[in-house]
Amino acid sequence: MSEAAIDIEQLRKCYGRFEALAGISLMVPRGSVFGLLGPNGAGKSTLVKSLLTIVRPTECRGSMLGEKIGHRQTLGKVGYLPEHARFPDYLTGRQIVAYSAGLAKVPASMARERAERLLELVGMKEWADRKNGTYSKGMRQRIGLAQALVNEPEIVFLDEPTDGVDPGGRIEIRKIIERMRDEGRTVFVNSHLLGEVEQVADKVAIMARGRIIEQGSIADLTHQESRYEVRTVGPVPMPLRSHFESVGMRVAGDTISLLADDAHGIQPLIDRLRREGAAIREIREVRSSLEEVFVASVEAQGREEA
Ligand SMILES: Nc1ncnc2c1ncn2[C@@H]1O[C@H](COP(=O)(O)OP(=O)(O)OP(=O)(O)O)[C@@H](O)[C@H]1O
Repeated sequence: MSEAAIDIEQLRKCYGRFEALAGISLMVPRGSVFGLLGPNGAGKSTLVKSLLTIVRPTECRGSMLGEKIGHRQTLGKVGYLPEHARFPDYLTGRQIVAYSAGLAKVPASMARERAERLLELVGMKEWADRKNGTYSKGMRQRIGLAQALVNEPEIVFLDEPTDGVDPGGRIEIRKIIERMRDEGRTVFVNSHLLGEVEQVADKVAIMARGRIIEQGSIADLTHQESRYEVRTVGPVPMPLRSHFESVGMRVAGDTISLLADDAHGIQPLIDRLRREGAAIREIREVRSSLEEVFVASVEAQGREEA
């Protein structure tokens, strides 16, 4: 069995002359939570819709669950919560999930039990007989999640699952995503909420203007440019301070900050400090947040294209 739930090499989607996806390569490991991040209009929804053949890709090389993209039986193993999903206001939550089970061809003998289990999972059992029209946005999203899971999918795509959901609801949705991963499912989450993705995703890709500009584990991405802070006992003496600044370090009082690939990169600084008799009080690695990596990557790509 392939280790990749999704493995695409060259995915393009053009709307007329506009290239919404400009040759995407992406690998999503099975059983992982994958976060696709990007500013508005980056192409996240178009990417998901192309994988699900809701829009027809202009060019597509790659596979999902070991089969070619668009393979019908494979699409039956996929769940999907679209962005801004809307269900009829006159149906109750239970009816929406039951109706979705029918569409997914879940045998009638199993549908009722499955709907109950999913309503329980998303915390909507208590409100399951109230009409959708009376639900808050967060409750609608939970019903949307339940319908996305009704066919017990191997991969589930969630497009902005926490959009409009309050902080408490977001935490609950995060827990549901973690549960899905614990059950062995692959979860593909589109989001522009970086902090949230940072907390749940095993791997992320950052997308801008139809291209993937970064991809890897959160640790890889946030580690790429580690900043180190070295603090001395008392302020850094003047001749040393000028020297450090002349080689691109920042010095403020007793703190020297520098960028380095890893801890080896800070050894010359430590050697120099000790040679000059300065006592070191603290050394710490200050990792970039995913948000800092995101902003820097998107800006860098913008400059490249300008
Ligand atoms: N049917 C369409 N016809 C023409 N252009 C489209 C169509 N659908 C999307 N686009 C364009 O493709 C680009 C990517 O849109 P997409 O909805 O995939 O972005 P997104 O990253 O999901 O953004 P958001 O976070 O705002 O939902 C945008 O410039 C959008 O205007």
